[in-house]
Amino acid sequence: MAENEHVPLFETRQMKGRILFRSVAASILLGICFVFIYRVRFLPVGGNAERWTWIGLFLSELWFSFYWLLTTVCRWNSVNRIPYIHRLSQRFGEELPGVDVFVCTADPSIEPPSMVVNTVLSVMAYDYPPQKLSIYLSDDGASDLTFYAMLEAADFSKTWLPFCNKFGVEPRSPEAYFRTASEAVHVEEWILVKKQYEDMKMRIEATTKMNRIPEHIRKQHKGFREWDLVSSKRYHQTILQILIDGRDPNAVDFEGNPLPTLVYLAREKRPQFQHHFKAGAMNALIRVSSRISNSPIILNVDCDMYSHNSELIKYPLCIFMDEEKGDEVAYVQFPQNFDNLTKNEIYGSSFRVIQKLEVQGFDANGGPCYIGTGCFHRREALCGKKYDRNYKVDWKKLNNTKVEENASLLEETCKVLASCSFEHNTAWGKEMGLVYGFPVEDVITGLSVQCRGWKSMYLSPEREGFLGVAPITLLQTLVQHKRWTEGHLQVFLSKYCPLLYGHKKIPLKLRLAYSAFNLFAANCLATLYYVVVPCLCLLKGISLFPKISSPWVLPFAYVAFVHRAYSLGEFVWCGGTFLGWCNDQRMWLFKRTTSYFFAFFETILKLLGYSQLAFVVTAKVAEEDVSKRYERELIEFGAASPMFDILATLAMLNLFGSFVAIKKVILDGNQGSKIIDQFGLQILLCLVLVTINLPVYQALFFRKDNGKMPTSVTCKSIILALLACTLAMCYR
Ligand SMILES: O=c1ccn([C@@H]2O[C@H](COP(=O)(O)OP(=O)(O)O[C@H]3O[C@H](CO)[C@@H](O)[C@H](O)[C@H]3O)[C@@H](O)[C@H]2O)c(=O)[nH]1
Ligand SMILES: [Mn+2]
Repeated sequence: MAENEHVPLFETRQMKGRILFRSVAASILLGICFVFIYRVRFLPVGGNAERWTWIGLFLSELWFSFYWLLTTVCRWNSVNRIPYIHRLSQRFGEELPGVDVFVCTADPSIEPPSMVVNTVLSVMAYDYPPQKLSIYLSDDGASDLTFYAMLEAADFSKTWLPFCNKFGVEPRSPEAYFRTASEAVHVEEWILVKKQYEDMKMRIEATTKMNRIPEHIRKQHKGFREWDLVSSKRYHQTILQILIDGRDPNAVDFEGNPLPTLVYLAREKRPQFQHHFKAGAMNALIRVSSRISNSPIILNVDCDMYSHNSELIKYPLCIFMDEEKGDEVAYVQFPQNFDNLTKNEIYGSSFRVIQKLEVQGFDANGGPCYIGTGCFHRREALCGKKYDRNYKVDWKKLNNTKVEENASLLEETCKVLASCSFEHNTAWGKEMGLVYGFPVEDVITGLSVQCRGWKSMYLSPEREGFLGVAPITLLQTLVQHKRWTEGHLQVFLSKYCPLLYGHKKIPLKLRLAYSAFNLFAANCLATLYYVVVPCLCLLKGISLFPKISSPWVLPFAYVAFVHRAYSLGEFVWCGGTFLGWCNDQRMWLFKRTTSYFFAFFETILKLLGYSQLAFVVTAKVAEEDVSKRYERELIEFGAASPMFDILATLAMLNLFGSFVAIKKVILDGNQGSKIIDQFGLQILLCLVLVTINLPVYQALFFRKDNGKMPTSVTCKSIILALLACTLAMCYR
């Protein structure tokens, strides 16, 4: 045992492939330098249009290069962390700290209670001493449908938990388990539990469909009476119900084992008080849980992210409880993985490369950002404590906090903690808890925790920790990315700008890493320029790139080709398919020209005081035909949206550009080869864009299903693109 104490609980390893990464990056940098030399040396002297379009293109290239350099510097060093959970068990046995799990939900119509129940059951069933586990559900929808579903979950857990333990069930979300697992050895028990689960699901779905709880059910639990006072989800008192009190000796499953504590909370809402969306919900949970279980470790998950790995809690504990390096760590972040992705990830939602290669760079520079779900926090750090070198946790001592009040008394005393006015004139939302005022409460909170001196770490075990639901329509995806990039940009332009706020608090490289993420949206301008201007210049006969026969074409070709080829290599190395990479490239373009563009403008409007903070919750369900198209990997355009106007117009513009160019090449006879020489790269750029946009043309002109582009979008885009072309050709 004595020698064991010096064995670390986790190890840090350099990432593989660093030499390749660095050499490729260095060669690209050289290529970029040649591109810049070309741009400066061949700056057109005559012709206003020539000169200014050239300068504009140069500025775009400068921006791209700057952004690329930023991301490359942040990835220069990357590390992997490897936890050793058997060492944890050897050293601490059952003397493990309490863990509070927070699950957030906001709206039963787009986050169905049956899904929430699965997430809750999956975290209740962690392979962890149940006396040390407490689950809290925050319901910002204040819905009795969700409350009812939780009652059902509490009941079903008595069967589900022993079943999981007995047969080592994995994953422990019943829905996911019964969907994927084939009948186990103990067929009878398996069928019985499955039936019980399906009955429960049916009951929950029936009430959801009816949108009300029948009287006979309402009579079964005192909690329903609270809803007599609820006038709407924006106007109601705090509802707090301890559904399972882990301290109660009668709270046991059907085999007599203790159950984890389970709490339902809908914090008070009044229209005159800001509720701060998810950040507000999390802060209410932090306070309420501090009275009930007060565990030193907090895990937070979104309601759609079920636990996919029953051993998971022990992984971050290896980091927190490591004698040498553990005490400085404030949070341990797991990646966001999804279980509803199609083979070729049509909306590029897997974040493969980011999660398998890029965040590791963050980690090496001081710690990953907090991404809102799948994150284990040290309660003290989240609640505002500053790190200092003498900080040392005695985990054994921490285990001994006991509350005496009975459950109903506890419910009453806790309610005030979740009331609207509680935070008035306190540091909550500023130095305590999650930070308010941004649509990305997670990132800003992580940053401020790190600026208080803490580190964070990233764990990405072989078996994924959590699986969630990725948006299944294009519009939902674009709107989600708009919220994220808008939030990031707002952070960058606020007093929390990592470059300034983090000065002397966190390493420069970490500030740069944050800036790279914060500046996502700023990519929109350069991208739009690159998509629109070369095409218009082609129509007008302005050449913007070197001739094909000139040696200057080489650096352009090299940078473009190697950069993309390396990206493809990484994507495939991370487990993606070639088509998946192509889809990812398309989404790269779509997001930059729409989500980022809107995010950029809305941020400016907000700075000027014209726009308010909002949080558009992503839908986790869709109509059947939409789901079917998603499974067939058909992009869903079927809605009128300004985002689609932009996408369609850009697609049409490049189609016209390519068409005119090809016509010229073919019809102009012996001039043809000259045109190709002069405009080769520009034509190629247009053709690449046309290829990327093929599904857009299909949706505009050929599709018949409901996912096709609305006719209004088709008309608008043709008119706008024609107008732009005519203007370009006539403008002198
Ligand atoms: O007023 C609100 C709004 C949202 N939520 C919850 O917040 C979570 C995330 O919302 P979702 O619409 O699923 O957003 P995503 O874009 O999927 O979320 C990502 O981005 C968010 C920040 O923009 C983070 O909070 C999330 O953890 C992260 O997964 C969900 O559980 C919601 O129930 C609330 O509790 N209250
Ligand atoms: Mn989500």
